[in-house]
Amino acid sequence: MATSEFPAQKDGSKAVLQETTVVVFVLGGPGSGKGTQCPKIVEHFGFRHLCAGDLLQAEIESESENGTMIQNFKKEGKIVPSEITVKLLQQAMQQSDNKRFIIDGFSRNEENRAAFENIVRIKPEFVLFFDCPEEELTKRILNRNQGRVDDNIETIGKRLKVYFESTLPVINYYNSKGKVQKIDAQRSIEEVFEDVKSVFAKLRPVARVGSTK
Ligand SMILES: Nc1ncnc2c1ncn2[C@@H]1O[C@H](COP(=O)(O)OP(=O)(O)OP(=O)(O)O)[C@@H](O)[C@H]1O
Ligand SMILES: Nc1ccn([C@@H]2O[C@H](COP(=O)(O)O)[C@@H](O)[C@H]2O)c(=O)n1
Ligand SMILES: [Mg+2]
Repeated sequence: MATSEFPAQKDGSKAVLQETTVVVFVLGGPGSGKGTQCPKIVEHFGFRHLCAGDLLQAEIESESENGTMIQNFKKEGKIVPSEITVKLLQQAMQQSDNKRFIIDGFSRNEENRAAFENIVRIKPEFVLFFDCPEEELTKRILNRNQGRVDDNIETIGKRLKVYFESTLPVINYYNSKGKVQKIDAQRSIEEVFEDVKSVFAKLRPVARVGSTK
């Protein structure tokens, strides 16, 4: 079986990533419902949910060497250098028993996309795209009330600009490869999940069983 290898581990061994690893990128504007729908996909289809934004937030909270820089990027709604984010995703993938991943909030720009494909050497099975109008995104974020430093009207404007200028081109790139599953995300949470279910139900059966770790 063809495999690709992750870089060497601390103990000198290499984590081998098998052909059977399945990656789905989950994209959509800020507030489109990625973080709401992903746990439902985990529950119904047994994927491991990795959220790029949460992994970066954990770096801020652990006061790692990059924590302050990441916090400043987040406050400005900017995309953190890809090397950092891809390394965090790679570590989380290596540490997981589950080899089927939904990666929420990734690839956010062309640099993210290229870094993941070059370093992890896996192409996504497909991109789940939550399509939602700007006014609805803004309304949802302002009502979210989770204490996020970037959930304020000033940063929302910056995040939306980054989304339209940098993330939509990535979605268009994957669309040109026939890899985008577009969901109308303006409807209720339940209605959106009905469509999400239809998309995942079409995956080969191995994607529907196993550990969620
Ligand atoms: N279909 C929906 N209808 C109404 N509200 C929703 C819907 N989906 C999610 N929400 C609400 O909108 C807010 C944003 O949702 P969520 O956190 O899932 O978005 P997100 O795409 O992960 O955003 P971000 O990119 O900022 O992390 C939350 O308060 C959530 O409860
Ligand atoms: N690939 C990514 C994902 C996120 N970020 C940074 O985190 C912020 C919050 O992300 P959410 O997915 O939770 O909205 C985002 O605005 C970026 O600052 C990133 O740099 N790269
Ligand atoms: Mg989210």
